[in-house]
Formats: sequence, C-alpha cells, structure tokens
Amino acid sequence: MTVRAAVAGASGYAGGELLRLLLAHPEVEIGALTGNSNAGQRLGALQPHLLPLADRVLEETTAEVLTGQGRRHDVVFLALPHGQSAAVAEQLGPDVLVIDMGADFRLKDAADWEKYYGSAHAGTWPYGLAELPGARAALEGAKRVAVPGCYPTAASLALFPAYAAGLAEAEAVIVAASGTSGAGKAPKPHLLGSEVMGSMSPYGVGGVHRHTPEMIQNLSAAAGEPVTVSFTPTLAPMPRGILATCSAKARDGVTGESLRAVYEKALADEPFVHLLPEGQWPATASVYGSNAVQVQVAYDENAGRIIAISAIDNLTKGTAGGAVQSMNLALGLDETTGLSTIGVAP
Ligand SMILES: NC(=O)C1=CN([C@@H]2O[C@H](COP(=O)(O)OP(=O)(O)OC[C@H]3O[C@@H](n4cnc5c(N)ncnc54)[C@H](OP(=O)(O)O)[C@@H]3O)[C@@H](O)[C@H]2O)C=CC1
Ligand SMILES: CC(=O)N[C@@H](CCC(=O)OP(=O)(O)O)C(=O)O
Repeated sequence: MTVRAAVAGASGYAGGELLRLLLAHPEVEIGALTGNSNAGQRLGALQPHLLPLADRVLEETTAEVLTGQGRRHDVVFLALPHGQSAAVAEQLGPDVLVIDMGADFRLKDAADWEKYYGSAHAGTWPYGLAELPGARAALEGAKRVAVPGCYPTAASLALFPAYAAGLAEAEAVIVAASGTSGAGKAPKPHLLGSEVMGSMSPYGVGGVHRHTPEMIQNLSAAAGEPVTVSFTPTLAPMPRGILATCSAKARDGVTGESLRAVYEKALADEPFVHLLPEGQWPATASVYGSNAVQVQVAYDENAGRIIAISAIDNLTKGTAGGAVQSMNLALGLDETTGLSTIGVAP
C-alpha cells in the first residue's frame, strides 16, 4: 500500500515532527506541504533537520492544494493552530482521511468548547487516543480523526486504568510539566530563553487551561461517571517532554498490590504504553523522540491516594506519533508501523 500524505502546517513544530515520522514510515509518500506566513519558503530553511525534504517549497494552505485534482492525497494532516482546522476541513471531501492535530474536533460538549476556546464549536470526530477503552474500534476505517492534546494524552494514559477498574474516586488532581515546544514555534515573550532557562513556572492555574475539559471527558468515559479534574500545567526548561503527576483518592479496599495488578492487566498488550518495573520512575529523557509512554503507579497509604505518573514526548506520542498511530488504525495498517519506542540518550 502506498499512502500519499499532505501536511498542512509543515513549518511548525507539530508538522515538523510529523514529517520526521512520515519520512521513516514504509507505506507513506509525502505529497503537498503547506504553511501560512512561510508559504513560498524552502522547507530546508525552516526545518533543517528534515534533510530529504530540504528542497521542497511550502504552498498555501488551501483545499485545492490539499485535495485538488492531480494531488492524489489519501490523507491530509492538519497541524494548524487550534481554531484554524475547521474552516479548512469543511472544504475537504468525505473520501480523504483527515487527521486534525489541533483541538477543533476533540470535545463532545459544545458548551465546554465555547467556554474554553471562546468560539463556535465545529463538531466532534473520533478521538485519536487508541489506548482508551473503545477507541480502536472507533478509529478503524474512520475518515476523520481528532488527535488529543499533549497533556490529556499524558494524564489520560496515567489514570484511565484506575478509573476503568473502579479503583479511584471521581476526582483527580493533575500537575504536569511540559517542555517549551508544547507552546509552538511562534515567538512569545514568556518563552524567551532568558525567561525559561534555569526556571520552572506554573501557568493556566485554577482550572482555566483548555485541556481540562478534555481530561474530564476522557476520565469520565473510563469511569462511567463524571470525574472532576484539577489541572495545573507548568513550563520546564527543556525543549520536549511532559511529566504528568496524577492522583486520585482511592476507593475502599484498594491496596498497592491490587492497584499494580490492575495496571499490569490494562497495559499488558499495549505496544507503546509501558508500566515500569516497581521502583523505577518515568523520565522525559527516556522517551525523547519516541512514541513510548512510561507509566508508574503507587498507592500512598497515608493519604489514601492513587499516584500515577507518566512521561511522554509531547511532539511524538503527544501529537505527531499519536497522529500516525491513528492513521495506521484508520487505514487498516498495523498500528505500530513507522513508529519507534526507542528513545535518544543521554
Ligand atoms: N507543539 C505541541 O507539542 C503540540 C501541538 N499540538 C497542536 O498542533 C497544532 C500545531 O501546533 P504547533 O506546531 O506547535 O504550532 P506552530 O506555531 O509551531 O505551527 C503552526 C503552523 O500552522 C501554520 N499556521 C499558522 N496560522 C495559520 C493560519 N491562520 N492558517 C493556516 N496555517 C496557519 C504555521 O504556518 P507558518 O509558519 O507558515 O506561519 C505553522 O506551520 C496546534 O493545534 C497545536 O495545538 C498538539 C499537541 C502537541
Ligand atoms: C507548554 C505549552 O504551552 N503547551 C501548550 C499545550 C499544547 C498542546 O498540546 O495543546 P493543543 O494541541 O491543545 O494546542 C499549552 O499549554 O497551551
């Protein structure tokens, strides 16, 4: 099978990571690459690490370029700022597979979308987090996929086994540290090297971060009841990676042994999510550039809380790897095709 893929937003961080993965995908041929302010530029000037594509020139992001006659794209990836995908997506025909790496189609509840994103809700597509209960069935054969946000990927994969097994009360506290690439490539004063280097700082505090309703959606679905989430993101002085420290009050009767047994069973067959051996803890350095997710879980007897910690690469499993994994499922390819669990160290 040859899958011809177009990438909109090829000049950005998510688009760049996606192209890195697609270049190593045995079934994919790379078609049109588009940008916005950088349309007309050589990709080599913007993404110098993607040597085989250095002489490709970015086109405008239009429906004609993405799905026009003669383009022959089987899949279109949209790696655009949130709020920009819907207008493009509605012009793409029903036969092409469209994978949105932005937020536009992740949420089911229109009121949540309006509250956290401040615009009209565009709709809801099958959710590209394959590991969640029931997700693979919805992705197989899908023509539209909404790739999750990076923090919801990390937090949901850490906590869903506890909720799916009924071990946790319906309240979760999530504190996660992210590398700066999570904020995208567009210049922002708080991301200047001199602001970020040597310092960690919180942002989006007090339940206002737009990933909160997405986490609530995922954990409530796993629990089968509404779960409240208190989420605090922090910025860490590193280019990539998310470490999510998640906790929830344990239901009566939970022990360290029963908790571990539930996680071992839930994650046993997952190709990308690895429950670490007891005593070993997730670290962002171990998943750098890889689609792997490290998870560890412990029962805090004094506080009666379940502590679940995960590490991902925000650009790989947190966006581009999740997008490729979803594409594989949608097209009937082996889910792991073109995706590595091998990191880079030190
Ligand atoms: N960075 C991350 O870790 C993650 C990102 N995502 C999502 O991926 C998407 C892209 O993020 P990211 O790559 O980080 O952002 P960047 O700012 O790095 O890249 C944005 C891309 O979108 C293009 N673009 C900007 N404005 C428009 C517009 N109005 N119309 C069309 N194209 C436009 C830019 O083109 P140009 O440069 O030519 O102006 C660029 O290619 C976002 O929705 C983000 O939420 C999801 C999970 C994780
Ligand atoms: C460090 C940092 O700023 N991270 C981003 C998350 C980016 C992302 O994954 O989210 P979307 O795909 O939903 O945009 C933020 O907190 O907004």
